[in-house]
Amino acid sequence: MENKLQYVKGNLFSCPSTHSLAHCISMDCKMGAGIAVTFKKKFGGVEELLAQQKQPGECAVLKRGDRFVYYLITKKKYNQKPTYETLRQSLEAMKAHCLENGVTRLSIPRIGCGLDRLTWDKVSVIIEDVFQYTDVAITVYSL
Ligand SMILES: NC(=O)c1ccc[n+]([C@H]2O[C@H](COP(=O)([O-])OP(=O)(O)OC[C@H]3O[C@@H](n4cnc5c(N)ncnc54)[C@H](O)[C@@H]3O)[C@@H](O)[C@H]2O)c1
Repeated sequence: MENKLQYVKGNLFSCPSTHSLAHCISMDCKMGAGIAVTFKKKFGGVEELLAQQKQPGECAVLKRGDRFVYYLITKKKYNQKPTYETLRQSLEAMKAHCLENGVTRLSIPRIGCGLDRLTWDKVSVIIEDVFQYTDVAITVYSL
């Protein structure tokens, strides 16, 4: 399989401003802990996200300048944990949006692998699988 993922050590928010971004949140869009706090501070839009009424396994999105900011909805409430299956479904939803909107550059943290306790070995395989045969180049930032 072609390797879709490139790795960079550093802050996700230092990525080029042309890259779209993605991270995981809960359906309630609380974003009270982890990297989600910085997304909330930088991009706002909580009302706009809630209005999209996305379920676990779907993906909410904001447009900010030339980039999209994706909110992978992987669970109902902030204090729950996601499953690999809902993460995969949310990634599929994001892929569909990327393809429809010509997104070819995406930067992400190690999604699901901090507070949400999934393991990167498994998550990275899912991302590569979902995005194989697409032109979306994905850069993974880790601190
Ligand atoms: N599990 C909870 O109890 C809880 C509660 C509230 C909020 N959250 C938040 O956490 C959930 C998402 O969990 P997650 O594991 O996907 O995310 P996360 O734990 O916030 O971060 C994922 C990974 O990114 C790393 N990271 C953090 N900041 C940066 C940065 N600036 N640049 C690069 N990497 C960074 C972090 O160390 C971790 O390995 C969402 O629900 C979100 O709202 C969790």
